[in-house]
Amino acid sequence: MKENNKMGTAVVTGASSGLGAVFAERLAKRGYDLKLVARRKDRLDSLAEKLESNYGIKVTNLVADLGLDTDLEKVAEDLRNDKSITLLINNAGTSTLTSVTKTSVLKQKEMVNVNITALMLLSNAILPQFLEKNEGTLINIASVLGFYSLPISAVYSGTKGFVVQYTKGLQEEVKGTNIHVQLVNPATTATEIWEVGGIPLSALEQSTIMKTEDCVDAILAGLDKGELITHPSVNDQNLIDAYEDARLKLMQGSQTSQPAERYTKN
Ligand SMILES: NC(=O)C1=CN([C@@H]2O[C@H](COP(=O)(O)OP(=O)(O)OC[C@H]3O[C@@H](n4cnc5c(N)ncnc54)[C@H](OP(=O)(O)O)[C@@H]3O)[C@@H](O)[C@H]2O)C=CC1
Ligand SMILES: CC(=O)[C@H](N)C(=O)O
Repeated sequence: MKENNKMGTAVVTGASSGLGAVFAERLAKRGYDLKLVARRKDRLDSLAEKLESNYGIKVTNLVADLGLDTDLEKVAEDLRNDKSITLLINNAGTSTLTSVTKTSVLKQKEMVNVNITALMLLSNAILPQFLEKNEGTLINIASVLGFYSLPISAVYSGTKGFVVQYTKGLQEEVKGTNIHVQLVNPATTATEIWEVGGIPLSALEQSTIMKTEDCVDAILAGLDKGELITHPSVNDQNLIDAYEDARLKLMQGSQTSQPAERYTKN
């Protein structure tokens, strides 16, 4: 095991499956020590054992339910006290894909707690030390459903919409520092979240499903390019630029102090 790892420690939430487990593997390969967060201890333990033995790095597991205030605070406290952290990937997420009236309040709150509150409070926990050191990387995993809603995704899309705007806000806050904040909007990827959400992957249009490894590698390639916003599956960069441009123009167009003419003229 390496002493004083130069890469520092990467924290990956939701590392027990899907994108998080692949992030953990790719970051171990890059030489980071790891802190892995999720509820399923057995999965984290076997991943940690494999990564320590394959890559000679140190892995610490934080078994926690990020939907519970007490567990979330324990993880946040751990992050606040660990000055070796150089990278945090807020990846943990959950989804229930049904209409709002058919989604229990418990499930709706779980989505808000894990997808919004945990991501926000763990960002809160890490940013002060990044600012103090004037370095660090924060990656927030949103979704294409952060800018699009389906009849079955009102709550999930709402939570991911938060991640999009919150992360853009953080990017504005850290402008001029050496802190990098990357917003990621994956589209359909072959992970367990679809089963969790009530839609098996087999029910989806197969040509739209990205391999988990491909998605993670694209995200890390985006990171290496210094991207602020990464859309792993969008081939046409013009679409991304046009969307960002329209968003800014709409904002500028709203700063008029006057009701729009269509509301004042008969
Ligand atoms: N797959 C896709 O099509 C897309 C996924 N995303 C986003 O990617 C991220 C990763 O999801 P993905 O890999 O796809 O799905 P997975 O279901 O495979 O992974 C989700 C991870 O989040 C963890 N998690 C869920 N709930 C909690 C909780 N209460 N406390 C702690 N950890 C929790 C799970 O661990 P455990 O159950 O052990 O706690 C698991 O490790 C999510 O934010 C998701 O919204 C975005 C767009 C598309
Ligand atoms: C709908 C989902 O659950 C998926 N994770 C997505 O963000 O597309």
